[in-house]
Amino acid sequence: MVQKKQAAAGPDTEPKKRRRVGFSPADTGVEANECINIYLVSSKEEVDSPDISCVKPVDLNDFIDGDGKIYGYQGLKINVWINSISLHSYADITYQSTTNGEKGITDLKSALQNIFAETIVENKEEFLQTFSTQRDFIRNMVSDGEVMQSGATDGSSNNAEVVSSDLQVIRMQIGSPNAGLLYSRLVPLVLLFVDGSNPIDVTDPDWHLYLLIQKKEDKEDPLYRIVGFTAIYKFFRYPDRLRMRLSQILVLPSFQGKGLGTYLVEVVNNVAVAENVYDLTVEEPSEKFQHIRTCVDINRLLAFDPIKPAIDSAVQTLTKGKLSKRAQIPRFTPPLNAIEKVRESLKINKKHFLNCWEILIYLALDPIDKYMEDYTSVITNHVRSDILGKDIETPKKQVVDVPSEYEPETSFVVFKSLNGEEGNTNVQVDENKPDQEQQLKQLVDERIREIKLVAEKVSKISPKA
Ligand SMILES: CC(=O)SCCNC(=O)CCNC(=O)[C@H](O)C(C)(C)COP(=O)(O)OP(=O)(O)OC[C@H]1O[C@@H](n2cnc3c(N)ncnc32)[C@H](O)[C@@H]1OP(=O)(O)O
Repeated sequence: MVQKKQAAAGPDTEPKKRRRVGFSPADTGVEANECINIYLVSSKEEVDSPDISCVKPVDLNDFIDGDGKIYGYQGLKINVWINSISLHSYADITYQSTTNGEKGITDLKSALQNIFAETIVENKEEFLQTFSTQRDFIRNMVSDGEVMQSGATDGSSNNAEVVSSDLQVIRMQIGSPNAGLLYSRLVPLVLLFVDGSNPIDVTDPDWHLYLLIQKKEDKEDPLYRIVGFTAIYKFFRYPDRLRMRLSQILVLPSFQGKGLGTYLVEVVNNVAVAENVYDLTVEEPSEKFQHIRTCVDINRLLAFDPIKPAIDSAVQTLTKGKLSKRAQIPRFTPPLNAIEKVRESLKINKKHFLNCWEILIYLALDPIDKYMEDYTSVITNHVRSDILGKDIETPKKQVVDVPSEYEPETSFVVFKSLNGEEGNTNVQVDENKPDQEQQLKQLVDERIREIKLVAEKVSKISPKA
């Protein structure tokens, strides 16, 4: 796995005479992000092939103990190959020399094990063999899983670029035979590509994996490969319902942007509806995932007739007069019965529905340019009350910056209020007002940008929207 290479000596690199000094220069280390390249490959021919480009992980520095740097090597280069069929990996490590300086020599083996654990294979030949010996790993692992979807969904897999007839979504309860082993091989991918994620607890049977499998006809037996997956937690809601929480979702880098994330979300939505859970929520969605999820849900909401009268009524109020001139702008939230119907029928929870509601109104305003000023006042109103709402809900403790001769970041006091009035501090301190207005405007601009992005996307997919 480790090879020591001589420094390349070309015509321009004629060895120059160097003055010998009694000490070596300080070792500043090299960032893991700079010296490690990751490649996802599905055949042994792809290993070392110049045609295969490396994929971009979240942040490799996080996996190196200390400051994220590797010390003690000159000319270090680590190429990690991940077999996307068997999920084994192999690290090809090369460097010119090592120096045992002040920071020592980083133990590369244990650093790589922090990420790849037991999936890493020491010997290259052995790794190359996994393409044939473990060819049916995924097929064997999912053989007792439950097929939740085969081929296209009823929804908008009009998006998917990969032929949907090759796709299957298979569900496995984490406690079932094979699911734990399969997930343990997926963990390196989770760590590498899902920002801020932690492995799920494979001893908790309430976790389910939804595996997005591509089944390719190949010689006599089809070849199964994982192109994505999501981990969903099913938990109890008093008195007699279950809720689903999507906690991790990954589409492998080379398959991203082809509609597969959308496809997986559609399948999970269908399961939530079919199993009549209380609702489906998402744990800390990334901005990109939130966008995809919102696009999917807007399409579902546009086709959901029971909320149409409520949208029409909100649009009527908004288009009646100059809202932005009014002293008090009404809050454009959906009626409670609409919130309830959407949760019960589509399994969309209230918080996410409120986000979608703003977009539904935007889409219904025609022509939007005529009403944009009023619409922006509505969004400003929502953003402002979101901020105030959050402040009011915070515990009765707050951190206040105080003038100090010390480091500004370390100078603050925490005080506890007895009556909880601190919630409004942000809006009461007049000195900060211009600053607050500026921040509010930024948040509103950001929100309008998100709304427009979803609206454009949805209109492109279903131009009638
Ligand atoms: C709870 C959590 O886990 S949050 C963390 C989410 N996970 C991650 O961030 C891990 C890394 N990222 C990923 O795994 C994936 O990118 C996901 C899961 C976020 C999304 O999956 P993808 O398959 O890439 O999404 P999908 O292809 O459906 O949509 C992404 C974009 O591709 C576009 N797209 C969809 N189909 C096509 C197509 N046929 N051709 C070109 N582009 C397409 C979509 O329009 C969308 O673009 P948009 O952002 O402009 O709307």
